[in-house]
Amino acid sequence: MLAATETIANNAGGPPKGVPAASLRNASVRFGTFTAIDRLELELEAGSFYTILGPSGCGKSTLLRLVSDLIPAATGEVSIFGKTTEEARLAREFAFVFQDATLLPWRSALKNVELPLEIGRNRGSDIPAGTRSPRELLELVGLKGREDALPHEMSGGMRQRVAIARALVCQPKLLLMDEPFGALDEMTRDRLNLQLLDIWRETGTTILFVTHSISEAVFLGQKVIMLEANPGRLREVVDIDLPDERKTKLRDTSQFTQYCGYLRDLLETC
Ligand SMILES: Nc1ncnc2c1ncn2[C@@H]1O[C@H](COP(=O)(O)OP(=O)(O)OP(=O)(O)O)[C@@H](O)[C@H]1O
Repeated sequence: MLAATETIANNAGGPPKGVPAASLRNASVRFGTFTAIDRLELELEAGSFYTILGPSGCGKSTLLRLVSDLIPAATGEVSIFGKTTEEARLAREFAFVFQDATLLPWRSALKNVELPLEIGRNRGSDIPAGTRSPRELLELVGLKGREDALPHEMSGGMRQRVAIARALVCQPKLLLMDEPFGALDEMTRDRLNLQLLDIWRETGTTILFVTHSISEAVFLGQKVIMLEANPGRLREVVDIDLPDERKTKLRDTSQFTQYCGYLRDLLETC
């Protein structure tokens, strides 16, 4: 294993250091008598990029659902920036991006990105508009000039970029991503990986990203969270000590391949 050394420095301008983005203490999730997640201890540093790997059914999606207040903890505590998951949800501290972009088919790219703001206004909740407008967010994800395109006029990768822009519109401090590029071809996925890293650096948001791809986990993550199955438990958090500025060529380096090899071996024992 490569020396797991210091964590790569956090972004300047990101959320304040000190308060963890997410803290799970002895957190378990049960579905009836089945334990999906067992006594998880995890602390996510604000501003960092975490990827999650683990065998099918080990609880990766369940972990995101737990953090995002979609399911309750059976034991223990979960806090997001010092708040309960419910408080954090109401304060829009986090946003979710799924494998399927789930855009409204009759609304343009811009109108889809504007949707969370509209819903907030209709409910009378006081959502601070982000420092970036929906138009600027579409530019950030590389879709300037495609504001009026309808979902069926866009490629899968473009639709997923709209979904990311929509997730960023309320300025979440934590972005939860459940295999967002899993359905895309390899070249598109690699390109979106680079774009996502740019977005992460620019926004300073904390990212928790589920993937089945070892190389994607290494390319994106400052730390890889490895879960094991039956029951879902934390196996290891692996520091990825690679240059902060990640370029496509990084995938060809021996350091990158060694991390992939280490994680592949670890995964086989999970
Ligand atoms: N609503 C539910 N009711 C009962 N069991 C559930 C429910 N949701 C998830 N599970 C179970 O919890 C376990 C973890 O599921 P989860 O979807 O989190 O795994 P995962 O690691 O994301 O899987 P994959 O990699 O295949 O997407 C699985 O055994 C699954 O069958």
